[in-house]
Amino acid sequence: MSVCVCVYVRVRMVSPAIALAFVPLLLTVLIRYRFHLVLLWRAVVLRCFYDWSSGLTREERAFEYVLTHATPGEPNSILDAFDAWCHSKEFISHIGPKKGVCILDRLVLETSPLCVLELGTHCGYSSVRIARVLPVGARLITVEMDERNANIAEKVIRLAGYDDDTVELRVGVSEEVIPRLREEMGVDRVDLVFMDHWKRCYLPDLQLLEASGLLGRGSVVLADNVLFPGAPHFLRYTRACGLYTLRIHRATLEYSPGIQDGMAQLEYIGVNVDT
Ligand SMILES: C[S@@+](CC[C@H](N)C(=O)[O-])C[C@H]1O[C@@H](n2cnc3c(N)ncnc32)[C@H](O)[C@@H]1O
Repeated sequence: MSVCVCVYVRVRMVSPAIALAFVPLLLTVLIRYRFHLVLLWRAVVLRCFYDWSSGLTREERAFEYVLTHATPGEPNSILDAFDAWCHSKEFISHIGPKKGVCILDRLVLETSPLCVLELGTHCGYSSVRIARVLPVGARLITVEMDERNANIAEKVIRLAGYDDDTVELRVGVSEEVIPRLREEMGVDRVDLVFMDHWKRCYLPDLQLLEASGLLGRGSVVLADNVLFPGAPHFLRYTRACGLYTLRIHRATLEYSPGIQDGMAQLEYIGVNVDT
């Protein structure tokens, strides 16, 4: 009994001191990761709440907003409506306006690609971004594995005014679609690949594109979010294999100004410089 009392007294004496010692640590973590916590709140907690209360998916809610705030046939107004929704309502991992204008739009304009492959369509935001700056006669093939997202993306792309000849949406997993591009869609070469699907697929899909012979000298691959959440295996491979020149564009995560991210721009040089 006396031992119990002694332990109880010690615990009572020590615990406030331990608790106090953790306060600075807790504050440091909260301050340092405040933007990540806001992201967690917007992308997970709010999303679950609105999914439950609206009975719609986040993408369907965003699309409803776009329908009531954008002008059909005007791609920029569709992008603006998505951006407004993502800034003020919920988080969606579209490429967003900053990386969109400074990196993606600029690269499409600079390279004038005749065939663009996008992996990860989601709601069609980046597809519309790309389509509006494509040269005349060029085509964009965009691949999405989630049928509900693809359904919305199809409507968004057509709402923006692009027909199937300009933007073709393929529903399927990238690793199954890529090997069929040549045979089923008559693609000989992809001039620009925009990778924005699951990060773990970046490296196998890049190697699949190499093996399928779809990358030619000068083909450009742009991969989003290579620093956050990050694609370390992909970056390691592209640095080591000698098949690409690599440039990292540093930027902040879409709709989250405090989180550092980056996009990798690769140019296929076609020969292994180590050999
Ligand atoms: C980050 S979102 C794409 C955002 C879009 N590029 C934009 O900026 O508007 C990723 C999308 O990729 C899709 N995805 C993930 N892995 C995929 C795969 N292996 N093949 C096809 N789609 C995939 C997901 O279903 C999701 O809709």
